[in-house]
Amino acid sequence: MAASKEEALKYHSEGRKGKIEVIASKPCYTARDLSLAYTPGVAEPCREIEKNDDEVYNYTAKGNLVAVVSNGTAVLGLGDIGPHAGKPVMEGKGVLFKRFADIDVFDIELKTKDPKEIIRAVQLLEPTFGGINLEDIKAPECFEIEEELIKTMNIPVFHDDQHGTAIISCAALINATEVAGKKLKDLKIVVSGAGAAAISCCNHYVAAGCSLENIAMFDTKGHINKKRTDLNKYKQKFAQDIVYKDLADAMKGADVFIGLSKGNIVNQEMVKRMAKNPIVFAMANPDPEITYDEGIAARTDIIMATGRSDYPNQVNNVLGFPFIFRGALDVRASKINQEMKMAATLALAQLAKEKVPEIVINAYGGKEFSFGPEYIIPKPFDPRVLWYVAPAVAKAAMETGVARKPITNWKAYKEELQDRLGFSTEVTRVMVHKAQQNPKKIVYPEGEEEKIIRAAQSVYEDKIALPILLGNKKVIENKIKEIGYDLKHFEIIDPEHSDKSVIYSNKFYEKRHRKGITLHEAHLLMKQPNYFASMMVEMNDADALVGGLTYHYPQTIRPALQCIGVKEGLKVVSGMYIVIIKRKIFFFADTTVNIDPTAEELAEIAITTADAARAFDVEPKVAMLSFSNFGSASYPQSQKVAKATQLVKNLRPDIMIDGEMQADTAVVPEKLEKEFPFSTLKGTANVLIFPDLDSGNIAYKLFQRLTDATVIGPIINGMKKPVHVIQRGDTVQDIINISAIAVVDASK
Ligand SMILES: NC(=O)C1=CN([C@@H]2O[C@H](COP(=O)(O)OP(=O)(O)OC[C@H]3O[C@@H](n4cnc5c(N)ncnc54)[C@H](OP(=O)(O)O)[C@@H]3O)[C@@H](O)[C@H]2O)C=CC1
Ligand SMILES: CC(=O)C(=O)O
Ligand SMILES: [Mg+2]
Repeated sequence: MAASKEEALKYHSEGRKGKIEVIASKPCYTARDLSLAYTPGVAEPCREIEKNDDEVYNYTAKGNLVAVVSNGTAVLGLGDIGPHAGKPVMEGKGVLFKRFADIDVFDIELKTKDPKEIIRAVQLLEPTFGGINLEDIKAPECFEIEEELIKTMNIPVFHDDQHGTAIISCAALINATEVAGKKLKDLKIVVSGAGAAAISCCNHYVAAGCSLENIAMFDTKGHINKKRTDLNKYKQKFAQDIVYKDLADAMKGADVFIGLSKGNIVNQEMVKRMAKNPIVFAMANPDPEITYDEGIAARTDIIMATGRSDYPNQVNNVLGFPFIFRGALDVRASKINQEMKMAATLALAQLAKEKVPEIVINAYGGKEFSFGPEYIIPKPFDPRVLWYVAPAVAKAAMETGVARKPITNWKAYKEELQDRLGFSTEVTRVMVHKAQQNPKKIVYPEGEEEKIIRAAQSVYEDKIALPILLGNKKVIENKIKEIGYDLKHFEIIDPEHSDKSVIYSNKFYEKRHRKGITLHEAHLLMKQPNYFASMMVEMNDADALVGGLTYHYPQTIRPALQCIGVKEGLKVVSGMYIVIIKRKIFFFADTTVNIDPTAEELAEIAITTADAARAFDVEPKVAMLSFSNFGSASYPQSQKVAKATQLVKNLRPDIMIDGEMQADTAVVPEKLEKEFPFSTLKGTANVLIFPDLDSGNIAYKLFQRLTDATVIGPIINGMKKPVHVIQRGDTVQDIINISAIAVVDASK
């Protein structure tokens, strides 16, 4: 939803001013780091690059660094507000480059309106950057500037307002035309604006199949026609023989209105006079030529888009520049040519027709959408845009001979792109891949919950597991139908009326009759989905249980412990969190179950957590944490940790472990190496075992709340059969992730 003025100002001024900071990608904590980052070590890459210029891409950030360059002469639809006032927008573009495509940006605001000065300034920047994104420079100067830079520079130069807008709006136009049941070549198009965005969009529409002679373009002086003598060469191309009195006149019977000018210059009457199924793209920012609400109210058959994120169909270049540069940088393209732009257009248009995955629906408030008048273009938060558009651009660059570093393994490239959106996705992908190799039956006790149904659908679709939903059959079926899923994808069981209930309660009675349970109580308990689900797993009618969305933690774990119990040879189950920070993965335990474990229990927790890390393809390096370093403060608490460490060393010599040690000793290898060279733990620990629940629980929650770490869990280790607990507030994606983990656990 649109933010208030106060919120927007606070967002920009609060804390560190503005929206960006520069972060070092290599450590610089020790004297050794200093000698590598700076002199003398830094001289080595200098020498290599001096010998071979191309090595600059291997030893510096150039290959992933883009300059967003502006002089502030056409900032959004705010006009010529100058380089300072334009800086928030340029910083914003930097944020989007990073967020959507992991590209680093320096925003560069130039204090000049002279195209020659801009050209020279940008040319001189070539050694620093892998690409140049020109932004919010007004027409017609922007055309001359871009043309000259493309001609003289050896890295991609791309004026986003021209080509980004052209690519996105053309993709939307192709799809809107299909929805309207029309043909591109027949469209009568009226365009308000004859600047950077409008001229480039119209050129691109013509390249896609629209007819030049069907385009009526307007600037501040009115209709662009052959009678006018004030037109620059870019506008002249669109000069028509016919003369329209004004915009309203041209819009009579028009199929398409394209707004790339100024807010609030189109009224409902003008829209009412357009042809059947009119296409209206009012793209001026921040205020469109006509608001979405007004457009929709004027015509029921309208296909409407704006540049804004708070309405359906956001046609905004944010869907383009991050992904187009990603593809261009990854093949080290020397330019972004027409073929690459058209490839991006077609990839976007195609993506809008694909089924929208749960992860996207969830990011947009859980509302279903599919190809049609209200969804003609993918959403910016759809992660698939990255791996649809970037490879299409890279391929086109290779096919047209502008790629200097071709891609050979497209599958690996797609995975690399997916990883760019976060290491956490990489970790969960390992689990999903593993689960897909051997899908299992998962029972979800909270089968009436919409989030569970959505997660179950994804789990089924992605072949991770076969979902079983527990709950009232009618309620679940109605919800599934309401969402629009196929009932066949789900097995639904109502514990209140299941034939299995008697078998399960008898078995439960058998297990618990010496623990105070009567047969009658067992019957009653089996009507509860949590008990029923646990018995399903115990009796092998399901392979794993995933529950806890609406319960307190013990309400899920207690029935599981009573029905299934702890793994043979173990005394305790424990809770683990995966904490991913700065692309490093850590396993924290115990974070959720054992309040004050004994040394023996702590040893068990260390072993099960180390084994769980292996399931994620991570070789465990275990640190047994304490306030003491190897006997430096000998108290019962630290002695317990030292004893547990010794027990693990005896029981499992295959596990690299040491302790007791303080947390910084565990994660700063220089400290460990220098102060405790005898340690059997080498390098940075990745499995952190906390001495008690206080410390484990506090630590993960602080990471979750105070850092930008991704925290996944809890993951229950040590149960005889897989039971995994989700939490109130978990997203559909969280449930899918835990389901994949449960399947892998069931395959062990
Ligand atoms: N949704 C999106 O992704 C994008 C939207 N835009 C929007 O498009 C608009 C133009 O940007 P850009 O092309 O970069 O800027 P330019 O300054 O290059 O062009 C502005 C154009 O709009 C024309 N114009 C201004 N007011 C009117 C009016 N009342 N009636 C008709 N034409 C008018 C100008 O006419 P003249 O030539 O006579 O000066 C000029 O041709 C902005 O609102 C911007 O926010 C831009 C890029 C991307
Ligand atoms: C979106 C954009 O780049 C603009 O409105 O200028
Ligand atoms: Mg812009």
